[in-house]
Amino acid sequence: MFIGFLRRNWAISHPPQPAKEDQVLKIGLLGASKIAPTAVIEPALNHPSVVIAAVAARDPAKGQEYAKKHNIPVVYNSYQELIDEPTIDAIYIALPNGLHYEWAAKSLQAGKHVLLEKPSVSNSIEATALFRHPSLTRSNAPVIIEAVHSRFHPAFQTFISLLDPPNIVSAHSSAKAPGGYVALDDIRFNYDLAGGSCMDPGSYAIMTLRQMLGAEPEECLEANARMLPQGYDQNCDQAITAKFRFPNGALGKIDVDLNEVGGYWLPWITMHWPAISIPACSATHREVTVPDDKLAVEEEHVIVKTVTLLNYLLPHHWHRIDISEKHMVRNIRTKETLRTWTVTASKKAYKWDDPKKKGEAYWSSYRYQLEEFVNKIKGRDGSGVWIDGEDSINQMRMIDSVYQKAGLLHRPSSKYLEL
Ligand SMILES: NC(=O)C1=CN([C@@H]2O[C@H](COP(=O)(O)OP(=O)(O)OC[C@H]3O[C@@H](n4cnc5c(N)ncnc54)[C@H](OP(=O)(O)O)[C@@H]3O)[C@@H](O)[C@H]2O)C=CC1
Ligand SMILES: O=C1OC[C@@H](O)[C@H](O)[C@H]1O
Repeated sequence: MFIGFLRRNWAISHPPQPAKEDQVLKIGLLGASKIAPTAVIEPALNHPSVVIAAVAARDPAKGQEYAKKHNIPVVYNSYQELIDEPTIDAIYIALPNGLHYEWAAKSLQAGKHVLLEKPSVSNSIEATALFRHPSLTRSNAPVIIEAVHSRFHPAFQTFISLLDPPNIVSAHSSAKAPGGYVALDDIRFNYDLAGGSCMDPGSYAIMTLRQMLGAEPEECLEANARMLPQGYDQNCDQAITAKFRFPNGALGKIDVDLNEVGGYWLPWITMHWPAISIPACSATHREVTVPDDKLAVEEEHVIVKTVTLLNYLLPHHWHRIDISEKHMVRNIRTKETLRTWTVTASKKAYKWDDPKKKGEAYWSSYRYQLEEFVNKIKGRDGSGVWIDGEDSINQMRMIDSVYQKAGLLHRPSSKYLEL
């Protein structure tokens, strides 16, 4: 099992490199970003229909060095130059969140397809302007998608298929980065660049709640933020917890942190030590009464099902789906619990069960995402997983609602929006 884990993880970053097709899709990267190698450069090596054809970076020397390291043939010194290049078909945008709107809108105006990093934009005003952009309604409109990669992995879709959304009573999602992993002056902690914990791990936790419940929340009931320490951006949250009420009455909770510390023994010594926790999402269903011929008179047998996905964020490295059924035998009249036991089962899904859907155990969530992006552009059938613009607008509405409830400012809109 451990050998399988090592093999898969090696192959994720060293995938087979099939020959490229003739009508290859040429992707240009805006920014020599840290995430692009994982999110598109390595996945593209393994995709026969895609090449990374160019990168644009503000600093020419950085652009050249990045291009050399990743075998990217062309470097531009301005983002606009790359967007204007007629031979480029699609743009991958991994810029600070606050620049997403401007460069995605400019890419659409230039007729390019857009793979846009999460969170799509800074707030729901920008999301509405971008995903209802006039260029998206014309015939032959470009494709744009918010790159919430985890959603494309079979583990996440298998997890969702095990849920019965109308009968969920509570759902929880957490995502935390160990203290020190993100520097306190990183773009993620810069309010003007639309940073904040709810914009980063929060965007995953919020997406998973919306997916588990299969609905948008009616209200953010409560939200509490931990702000950056003195000396850093005082408009930026480093951690947030929030509660939501969904239309079926379910309570949804998120717990996100970009700087998690402590939680160990001897807290007075260990309180600043980085903490490591696995991103997890979990849904608990309404209890159901089941027939049981072993019951005495006045007894009932009920089951409460909870389904949990461990490591929903990067499931390709490792994940586990736990299905837990808590059984209770109770007195019908007094509701006193007489006996309880729990039955558990686990599942993994590195590939689709359906052989018609493409994928390999070594495909990362980013590789699965690239597959669907290309399928959509080329009009091919795919796995059926997609994130449309209205979905991304709703996602930003929910993020805005958290900031509002926490008494914080919405992330600022781009000046480009007002032009
Ligand atoms: N899907 C995923 O798993 C992940 C997604 N992300 C998302 O990707 C985006 C980029 O993240 P990441 O790659 O970590 O970021 P980086 O810190 O690598 O920054 C990305 C690029 O932003 C450009 N940039 C433009 N303006 C500024 C500015 N004012 N300050 C700093 N950088 C600037 C730089 O481009 P240049 O080269 O031109 O200087 C830089 O290369 C974010 O939206 C983030 O949420 C991030 C990590 C994981
Ligand atoms: O999107 C992301 O996913 C992985 C995290 O480590 C990173 O901070 C974030 O931006």
